[in-house]
Amino acid sequence: MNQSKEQRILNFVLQNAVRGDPHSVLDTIDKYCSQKEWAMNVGDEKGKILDKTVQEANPSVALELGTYCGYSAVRISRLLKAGARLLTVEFNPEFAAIAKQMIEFAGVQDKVKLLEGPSEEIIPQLKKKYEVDTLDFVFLDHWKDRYTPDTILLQECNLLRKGSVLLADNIIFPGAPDFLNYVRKSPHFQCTNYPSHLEYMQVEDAMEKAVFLG
Ligand SMILES: O=C(NCCc1nnc(-c2ccc3[nH]cnc3c2)[nH]1)c1cc(-c2ccc(F)cc2)cc(O)c1O
Ligand SMILES: [Mg+2]
Repeated sequence: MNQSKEQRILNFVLQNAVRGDPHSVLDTIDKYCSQKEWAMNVGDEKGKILDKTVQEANPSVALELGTYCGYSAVRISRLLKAGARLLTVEFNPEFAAIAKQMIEFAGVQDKVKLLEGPSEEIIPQLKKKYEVDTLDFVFLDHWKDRYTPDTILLQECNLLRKGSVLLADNIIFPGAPDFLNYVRKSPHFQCTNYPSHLEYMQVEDAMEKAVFLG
């Protein structure tokens, strides 16, 4: 059976990146996806915005919604302090299997826990099953129509604290208009917009940071 695009990306990393070197894994994925096959990784331009936001937040516990091939899980976890951890949620078993291998090859598996399943099922389990008190940082990069319901669910499950940082990808393309409306109109969030471009393309995109005010 012929390989999936995600399997081809993983194979290219296994053959061309340096095992245990997250930076080389990120560079190799970006090289493949800009030169050979486009894929929905956050990419290097928006990745730099993600880096700055993670470094500013310096999270002990971070959550990512939408693992895909593991690019942003490697990107985030390489910046985490000793003892800090990233929980990343993926509901597509094929993507999860690729991401697991990508995370292990990059050598960040001790900082990353990959949770398989739909976000609406996993979020309510974070406190009891995954021993989370509150989340310091949340990266939203899953289905764009899930950003708003999952932001509401995070609040209902008391997983946000004063200062929790949410960062959402694809605010312009594919777009998350209801999320933008929700956080910008809510008195519980302080929002900042970061104009950028769609990964590997000259198409407008943006990221939105929403800091929870309690
Ligand atoms: O759909 C996207 N990302 C989502 C993947 C995902 N990976 N995992 C999930 C998940 C995970 C737990 C879930 N729980 C419930 N739904 C879930 C969905 N979703 C996406 C799409 C594009 C894109 C741009 C231009 C185009 F022409 C076509 C596409 C660009 C991007 O940067 C994206 O992030
Ligand atoms: Mg994205």
